[in-house]
Amino acid sequence: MDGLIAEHISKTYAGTHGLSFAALRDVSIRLEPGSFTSLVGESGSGKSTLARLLVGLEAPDQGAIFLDGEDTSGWSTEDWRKRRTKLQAVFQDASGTLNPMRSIRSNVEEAMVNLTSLSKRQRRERVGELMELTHMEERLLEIPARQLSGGEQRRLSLVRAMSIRPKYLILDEVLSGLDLISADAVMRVLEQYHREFDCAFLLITHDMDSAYRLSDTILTMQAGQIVRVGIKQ
Ligand SMILES: Nc1ncnc2c1ncn2[C@@H]1O[C@H](COP(=O)(O)OP(=O)(O)OP(=O)(O)O)[C@@H](O)[C@H]1O
Repeated sequence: MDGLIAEHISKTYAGTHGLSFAALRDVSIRLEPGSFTSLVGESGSGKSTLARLLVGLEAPDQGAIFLDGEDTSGWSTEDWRKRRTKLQAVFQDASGTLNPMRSIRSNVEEAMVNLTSLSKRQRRERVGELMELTHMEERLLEIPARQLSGGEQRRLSLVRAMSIRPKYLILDEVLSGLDLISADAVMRVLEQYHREFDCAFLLITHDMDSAYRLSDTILTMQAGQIVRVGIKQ
């Protein structure tokens, strides 16, 4: 069955003094193709942990994750890499996805060369469109990632992820730290992208206004569990 689905997943980390800490406890979530889900909840409730598990950066201790019907249990980094054409993520700390020494253009170009079959001209056009959509000047593309602010890096990571036209896009706090105009521009991009390309989003945010504005479903996490499911009528 299509969708990005987690079934009864749990994740425990080793803590100090020999204590262990359950970051996720028996969490189930289903991202249907074309849906828009927001994940909210207090700091430390497990939102980023869930995002990392859903994109294969870490494995659950228990439970299973299915991507379009495929059981991801036991997948290698290479197995996940092959699915990056349909599953992309942007994390708050963009340095995990961008090579800091290389220009943004080369970062985006590398992803598109590896994960799409676009020609050079088509790649240039797509990047140009996305920069315009996100209200960013093209000159930023030529600057090494490390010289950009955290907010710029995050928006450019979003451009990189969207340039692949994934079917599932997981966004961890991409709006935080942006001024109101930039945050609004990013939200409009997400709305437009969602409408045009039928991409399923999981947006992790502390901002309830953007969660209400963008999503059809809002999941609230508390202490490693999903405690509330809100569905827009
Ligand atoms: N690699 C790790 N090792 C040990 N503990 C971890 C690790 N990753 C996360 N945790 C712990 O798991 C809990 C959940 O963290 P997580 O980052 O998922 O929360 P969050 O809801 O995303 O928080 P925030 O909104 O502040 O980003 C926290 O208590 C955190 O300290």
